[in-house]
Amino acid sequence: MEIIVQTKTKHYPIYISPEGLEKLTNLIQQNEYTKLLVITDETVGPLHLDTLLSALPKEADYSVYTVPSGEKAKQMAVYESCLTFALQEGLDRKSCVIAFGGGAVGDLAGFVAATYMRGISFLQVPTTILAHDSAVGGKTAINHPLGKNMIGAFHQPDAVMYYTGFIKTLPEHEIRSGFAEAVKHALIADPKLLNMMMSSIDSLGDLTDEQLVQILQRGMEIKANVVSIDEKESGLRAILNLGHTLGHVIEASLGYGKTTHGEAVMVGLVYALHLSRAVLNLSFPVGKFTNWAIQLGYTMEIPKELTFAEAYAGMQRDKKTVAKQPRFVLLEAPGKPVVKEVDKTILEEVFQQLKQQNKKTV
Ligand SMILES: NC(=O)c1ccc[n+]([C@@H]2O[C@H](COP(=O)([O-])OP(=O)(O)OC[C@H]3O[C@@H](n4cnc5c(N)ncnc54)[C@H](O)[C@@H]3O)[C@@H](O)[C@H]2O)c1
Ligand SMILES: O=C(O)C(=O)C[C@@H](O)[C@H](O)[C@H](O)COP(=O)(O)O
Ligand SMILES: [Zn+2]
Repeated sequence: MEIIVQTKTKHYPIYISPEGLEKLTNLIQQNEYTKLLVITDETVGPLHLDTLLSALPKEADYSVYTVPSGEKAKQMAVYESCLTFALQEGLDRKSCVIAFGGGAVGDLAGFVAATYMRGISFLQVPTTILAHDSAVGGKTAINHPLGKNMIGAFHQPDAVMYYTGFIKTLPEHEIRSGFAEAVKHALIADPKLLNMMMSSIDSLGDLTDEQLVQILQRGMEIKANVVSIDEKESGLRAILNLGHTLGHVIEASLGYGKTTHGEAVMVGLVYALHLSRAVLNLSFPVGKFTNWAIQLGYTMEIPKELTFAEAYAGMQRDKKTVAKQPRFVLLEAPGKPVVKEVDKTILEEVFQQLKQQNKKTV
C-alpha cells in the first residue's frame, strides 16, 4: 500500500508492506546518496539490522550507529554523539540518515538529519506500531528535563518504509503504547473505526496481524492528510496532539522512559475527554472508554506524586500554549476536534477527580 504526503515543501511516499523492504532498495538506488548513516538502537539492531542491511543496494556505502533503546536516545549527549559520528564517517550534503527503530530513534535520527550541515536527507524505517504516527509528518526532536520534544525541528523524510514484519517481535506493552496513538487517530478523525475498536477489541494480545495493519494504515492515512494540509502546526495539525498536553507532563514528571509514550497519552486522552464533557458538553461514554482502556491493560493513572501545581506549570510549557494559557485539543464529538483554552479551575477539578479515581482502583 502507498500513501502520499504532499506538503507545501515536500512530496513523499509512505510504503506499507507485509513482504519486505524492496521499495527501500529502489528508492536508495534512485536517489544516489553519497553515503548512508543507519541510526538504530540496542534492541532493534540485534533483532532486525540484518534485514535492513540486506535491503541496501550492494554498492551502497554505509555506516551504522547504535544508540540506547527508548527515551534515553532522545538526549542531548546522544544527539551530539550522532553528529560526531556523522562527521567522522564523512557524511556530506548528499548523504542520507536512515532512522531504523521506533519513535525515539526516528525523532533523534530525524533531528540529526535536520541539523547536520543545516539539513540532509533522511528515511524513516519504523519498527514499532507507535511509529505509524511518529515516522510520518516530520516532527523531529529530543527531550529536555523541563519538557518533552522541546528541542527539535520540522524536517520531512524522503520516504517512510513500513515493513509490518518488524512489529512481530514487539512486547505487549509496546503494542499497547502504539495502539494508544491509533485510538487517538480514531477519536479525532474516524468515529466508525473508534466504534469498531471499542466493540470488537477486548485484548491487545489477541489482535491479529491483519487487524493491526488495518488500524495502523488508517492512522497513517489520517496523519498524512492532516500534515499535508498543515505541515508546521500553524493550525489544524494541533489536533494530532489530542491527549498529549497532560501525557507529556506525565512523561516528564516521572522521568522519560518510566512509562511508555502511549500509556501517558491514554491518560491524557481520558483527561481531554472529561474536559470536553465539561467545556463542550461532549456526549460520549467516557466511563465506558476508560473501562475499555483498563481492560486493554492501560494503567490509567495520574502519578500520585504529580500535584496539580506541577502539572499546570508543565502544561504552561506545552508547545500549544500561548501567553502562558494552556490550550487543549477537545472533542465536540468523535471526529470533531477543536483547540481551546480551558479555564484553570476546570483543569484542576477534572485533574483532582481523575486522581481520586486512581485511589479507588488501587
Ligand atoms: N515525531 C512524531 O510525530 C511522534 C509521534 C508520536 C510519538 N513520538 C515519539 O516517539 C517515541 C515513542 O515511540 P516508540 O514507542 O516507537 O519508541 P521507541 O523507539 O522507544 O521504541 C519502544 C521500545 O521498543 C523497542 N523496539 C523497537 N522496535 C522493536 C521491535 N520491532 N521489536 C522489539 N522491540 C522493539 C525499542 O528498542 C524501545 O525499547 C516518543 O519519544 C514520542 O515522543 C513522536
Ligand atoms: O505529529 C504531530 O503533530 C503530533 O502531535 C503527533 C504526536 O503523537 C507526537 O507525540 C508528537 O511528537 C507530539 O508533538 P509535540 O509538538 O507536542 O512535541
Ligand atoms: Zn504522540
